[in-house]
Amino acid sequence: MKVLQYLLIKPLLTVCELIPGSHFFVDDLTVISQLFETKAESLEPQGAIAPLQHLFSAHAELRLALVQLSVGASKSENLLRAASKVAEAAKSGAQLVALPECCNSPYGNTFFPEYAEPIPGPSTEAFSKAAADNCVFLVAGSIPEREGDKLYNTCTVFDPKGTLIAKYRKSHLFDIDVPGKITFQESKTLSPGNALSTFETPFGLVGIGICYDIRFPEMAQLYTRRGCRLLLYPGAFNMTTGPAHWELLARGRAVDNQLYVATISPARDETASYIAWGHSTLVSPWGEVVSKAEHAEQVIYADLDPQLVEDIRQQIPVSRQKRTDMYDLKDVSSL
Ligand SMILES: NC(=O)CCC(=O)C(=O)O
Repeated sequence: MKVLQYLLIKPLLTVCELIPGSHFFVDDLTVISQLFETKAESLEPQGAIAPLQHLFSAHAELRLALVQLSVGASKSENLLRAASKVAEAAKSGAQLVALPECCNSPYGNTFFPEYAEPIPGPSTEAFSKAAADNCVFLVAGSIPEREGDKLYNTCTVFDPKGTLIAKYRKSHLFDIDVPGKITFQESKTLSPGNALSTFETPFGLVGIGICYDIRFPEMAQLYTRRGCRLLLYPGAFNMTTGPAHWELLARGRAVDNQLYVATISPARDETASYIAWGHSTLVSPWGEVVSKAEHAEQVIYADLDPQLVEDIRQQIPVSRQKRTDMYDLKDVSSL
């Protein structure tokens, strides 16, 4: 019987792979599969259809914790503090814990070269241990990474065994000039990454961006086309753009793509040279703010429901309605 199921469903999946937005057919395929008294996931996910694994519906709810961490001048204290917050979140039932941008170092061009380290290195070893000790997926915010003579703003992700399962280098560097308010040029010290990065969880696929990346809707759309149900943006907006755009952008990306969006900021430190806005936030695929921190150190929680993502995508099927004859988005980044 399994061979028959496989023969019936495999061609459908192959066709789906060629159609943009095809992950919306996954539930249909799962239903077809269930008619044959099995689940789509049981069909050789590691075999011939492994490249399509992300198409299969995972229907597990996920408890997410966003750690709005106080980050100071001492790298070792930052790492210890992060580990204790991961433990606190795990004790409260979190299965996926996310830290903020620049979680082992103050944010700023003078700090990046001083705090930068290779990956793997001391910071990622501490993150790996925190993930394994607490048996959680850990999205370790970002750290300044050194590779050769280049520096990157890099996010690493660990599974509950502490294995590094994803690495993402910020693609859009924060270079802005708002006269009299804020001028910042990350490109003075950092180089941009050139690839998207996702990782699998029982809830579904998760995509990563870092801070300024959230301003680029095309990137979020590509993640959606790859099958993401959650986008995580460790970020450190500031006191000018934070109140104006932080929540607006998170809600925009969530509504555009009908998925959960989380932004994770460091806690505000009024004495720092760059003052972070705080307000780590989780937005639902309907565009509603589900949970939001103030500006002090705080861990916020939310339970994510994959069915809500699928329901909203069925109800308002914008992904299937795109006029790709009028416009299109090309995914040219490396996998
Ligand atoms: N660290 C960043 O990328 C800051 C981005 C930001 O503040 C913005 O307005 O965008």
